Amino acid sequence: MSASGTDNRQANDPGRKKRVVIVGGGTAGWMTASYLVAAFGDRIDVTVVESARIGTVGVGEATFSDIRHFFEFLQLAESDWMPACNATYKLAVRFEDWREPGHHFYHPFEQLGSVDGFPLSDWWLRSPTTSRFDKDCFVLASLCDAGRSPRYLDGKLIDQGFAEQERDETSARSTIVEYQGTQFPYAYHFEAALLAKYLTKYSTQRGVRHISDDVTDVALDEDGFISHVRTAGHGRLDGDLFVDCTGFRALLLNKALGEPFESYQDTLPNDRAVALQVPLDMDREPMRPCTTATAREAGWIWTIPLVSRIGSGYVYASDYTTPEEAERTLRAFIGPAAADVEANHIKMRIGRSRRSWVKNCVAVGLSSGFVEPLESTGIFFIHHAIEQIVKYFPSGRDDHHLRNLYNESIEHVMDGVREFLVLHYVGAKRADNQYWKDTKTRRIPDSLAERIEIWKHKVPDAQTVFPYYHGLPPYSYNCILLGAGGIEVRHSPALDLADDRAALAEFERIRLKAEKLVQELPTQNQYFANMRAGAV
Ligand SMILES: Cc1cc2nc3c(=O)[nH]c(=O)nc-3n(C[C@H](O)[C@H](O)[C@H](O)COP(=O)(O)OP(=O)(O)OC[C@H]3O[C@@H](n4cnc5c(N)ncnc54)[C@H](O)[C@@H]3O)c2cc1C
Ligand SMILES: N[C@@H](Cc1c[nH]c2cc(Cl)ccc12)C(=O)O
Repeated sequence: MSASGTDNRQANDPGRKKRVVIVGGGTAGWMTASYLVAAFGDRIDVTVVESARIGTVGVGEATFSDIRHFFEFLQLAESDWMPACNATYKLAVRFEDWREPGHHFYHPFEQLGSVDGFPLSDWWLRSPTTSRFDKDCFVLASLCDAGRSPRYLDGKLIDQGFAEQERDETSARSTIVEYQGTQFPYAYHFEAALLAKYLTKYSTQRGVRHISDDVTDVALDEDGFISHVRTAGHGRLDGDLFVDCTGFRALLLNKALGEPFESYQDTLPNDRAVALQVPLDMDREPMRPCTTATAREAGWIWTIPLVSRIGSGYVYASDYTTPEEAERTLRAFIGPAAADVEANHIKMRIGRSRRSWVKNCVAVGLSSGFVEPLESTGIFFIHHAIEQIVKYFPSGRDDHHLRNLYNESIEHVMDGVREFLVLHYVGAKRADNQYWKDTKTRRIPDSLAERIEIWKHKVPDAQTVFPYYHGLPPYSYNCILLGAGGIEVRHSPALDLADDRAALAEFERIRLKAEKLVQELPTQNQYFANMRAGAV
């Protein structure tokens, strides 16, 4: 990489419009561009340069519910973007065969209630009304089993303690971190490539410059900051802040600036995926309103229903199976519907860059870090990162306090999610082959090992889960622990001395509410057929 003499005074000049150069036009590049333009309008200058030659990963189809803050920030309604992205609703992740063949449980977008200061999970361990923890404690588990939409045909949202507000252009916009504690009842599935296309239009209409070209060189100045990137056909692009959205290549952060990548592979061994896009006739086949993650010989298979097709893929560890065998496993799982579809084999880099923001380069998306998509965290990482870029947006080069705060928040999010994912494997009862046996003996993060010892005696709460913001609330840990079934968990001794009638009444209230909603709500298929007809 070459050095050039950019004038530092110019880079620090507060009067000049800041130039942000985003390299890469996948989900990360376009989400960043559109969010920055929504946040700062034309008070900054944003350019996206993306290669027409190098493709995007193009999977990334399931999200967190938090992504609604992203669309709200861009002032986009569901009816604007959902049809354009073949999007559907996701009420939960449905885990199949993690405990034993034929078993399933849900991790839903629904807060766990509490009675007399004890979470329902604790009460359920003391007085289980059925064998289904998830159905007893969450309304959404029944809605998933019955394939229901979370909205009525007229667009009204089910009442889950979340009041939707009318918004206009002057409404204050919400962000993820500030909204912890309120749980929106669903997330989305969508075609990532279509969302990138939609956001390209959104951004360029609002002044973002779009260059289709290859970045061939990254030039550093005498202080080690990036002065410009050189392109094959458009010469040099100068900037104040460079956003590395080049995917697993991490061309700017890891390659040009030499920031090391720290692998999580020792604790999360799945390092490959094979994906297939299966045609779906929405008028004939039911679409589950959830992502399904089915445990398999050397990993797990995702099933994501979209309006247009089903996205499916096998995430596996190359230490335990080959790409050919993995493709056979996936095809056998799907059946004849995928016979004519070509498979997409993907290598995954699991872990995170030591720091995601170094000097004037910040990496967003796969270049910053990635964990296997078991809980659909990729787009959440991007969304969270962009919110933090806005929050810690620098005034010049000397803002190392802001950079440090940014890096800390990214580290926490990724390390916390790693713990959560490892819990799925240590906590899975399944141990029927070497792959699943090894999940019980492999090294796990030390702090998680300590937490699991605590959770055996007291179900996870805010005091005992990973202590920094990482997107996942304590109830999510309860779902995995009680659902996957491999770790024996006891109820609080205090509950043996307590009257359980209020808890039993609460289970009954949930059962009745679920029964009523299943009767009243349309199926997800009916809802989207209606939306496509323009009725919502
Ligand atoms: C198997 C798998 C399944 C996943 N499933 C989910 C999921 O369900 N939910 C979820 O939230 N996330 C998921 N993810 C993560 C998600 O796919 C990514 O977070 C998301 O696609 C962002 O990718 P990206 O934009 O960082 O990189 P990419 O999609 O790889 O984009 C890289 C961009 O950089 C450009 N580029 C590269 N080099 C150059 C160069 N020299 N010059 C110019 N441009 C260049 C490319 O052209 C491209 O536009 C999944 C990931 C994988 C691997
Ligand atoms: N706050 C995040 C995290 C979250 C809460 N519940 C779930 C359930 C699933 Cl399946 C994933 C993620 C989450 C959010 O609400 O999106």
